[in-house]
Amino acid sequence: MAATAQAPVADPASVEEQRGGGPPAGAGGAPGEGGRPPVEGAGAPAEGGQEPVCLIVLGMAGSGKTTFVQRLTAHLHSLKAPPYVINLDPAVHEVPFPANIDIRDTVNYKEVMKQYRLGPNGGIVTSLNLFATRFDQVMQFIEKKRQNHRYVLIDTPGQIEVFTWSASGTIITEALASSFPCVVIYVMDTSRSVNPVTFMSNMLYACSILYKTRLPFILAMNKTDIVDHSFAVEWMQDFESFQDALNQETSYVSNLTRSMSLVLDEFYSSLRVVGVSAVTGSGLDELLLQVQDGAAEFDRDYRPEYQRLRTQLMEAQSRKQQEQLERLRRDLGAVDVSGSPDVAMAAGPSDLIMNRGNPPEEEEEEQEDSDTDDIDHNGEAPGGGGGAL
Ligand SMILES: Nc1nc2c(ncn2[C@@H]2O[C@H](COP(=O)(O)OP(=O)(O)OP(=O)(O)O)[C@@H](O)[C@H]2O)c(=O)[nH]1
Repeated sequence: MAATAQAPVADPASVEEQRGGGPPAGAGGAPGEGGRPPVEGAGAPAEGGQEPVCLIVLGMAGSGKTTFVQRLTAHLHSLKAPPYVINLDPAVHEVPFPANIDIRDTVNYKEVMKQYRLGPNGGIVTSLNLFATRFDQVMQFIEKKRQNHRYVLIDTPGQIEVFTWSASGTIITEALASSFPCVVIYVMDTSRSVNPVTFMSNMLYACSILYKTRLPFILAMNKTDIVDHSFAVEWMQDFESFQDALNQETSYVSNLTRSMSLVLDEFYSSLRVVGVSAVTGSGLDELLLQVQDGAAEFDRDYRPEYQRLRTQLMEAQSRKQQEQLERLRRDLGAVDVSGSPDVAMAAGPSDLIMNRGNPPEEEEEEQEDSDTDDIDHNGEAPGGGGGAL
């Protein structure tokens, strides 16, 4: 492996194929193994024509997203329904589940920080932006594997705002939702929400994400092995009991929290809530039932909107290609390019990323010396294109 990695971005196409996404340690076994009954219909791989459901896992730093994805992956393997797993956190040290696509294979986060002179958070945002510009390739991989997977699990960066309030997060979410049913799973640290003010902050964040993503939403109250989530459910169902808990708070913020709880009443009424433990695996069967319900809601209420978005995108894309072709025609004068659509495709936005921080003359030398040398680059992109950026 080369020690000097200069190219911060590689091609997802060159790295996905060698990732088998095999079962995690201890994940095999018969359906329902480990004392949990299988969820009817929830575990089976996607059948002919059936689409995988994308589960976008969001949550505050430390809420347990990665552990949750790891546990759910193992659980689905035990139900003989291995999910397609994507890691979108470029800064994570270790991914404890078998990721089919790992942003770290494509974007060198440390190199991005160095080349763009960014701090850790800026590095994460820029890495995700770079990755988002190549997300069309990720979509092709998911399309290719759609028959084999009932679920696509997506772990997101620790800093929640990097995904939820960034352009790249929107691009990724809309790309997924334009092709597949999507459900957001908001992981909350229940043990850190026993204080009513903290609980309310978490709920406000969850509510803002619901409105931002415009997707079916499940609140996964995690870490129920530490504290049962029934207190939180009670607070959501019974306004008085939340007020009682608040009365013990004397700070100014408790007044604000009291007012906010009235605002959130409607949000609570339509919310899917499941108590889970990413450590013990409890609650995952119920979660899968809620996911089915969320996917049905997507089909009913959200799909028409995303299909309209998809048609718009495709029209815009084909208009852009036409414009590029026209421009080429004008530039080349008499040369006939009408039979070579590839030429028009050659100057896509991907090439801009390729060149940012990687001058063309350096690029050839560095491809041999890249940080991703240890990754098999022989894998072909679904469309036939491959190679590192
Ligand atoms: N007891 C208990 N601990 C948990 C559970 N889920 C996660 N943890 C612990 O919580 C800590 C954070 O978990 P992570 O999975 O890294 O959380 P994360 O949200 O991915 O963290 P970031 O990547 O920093 O956002 C780890 O120490 C986990 O072991 C749970 O269900 N029960």
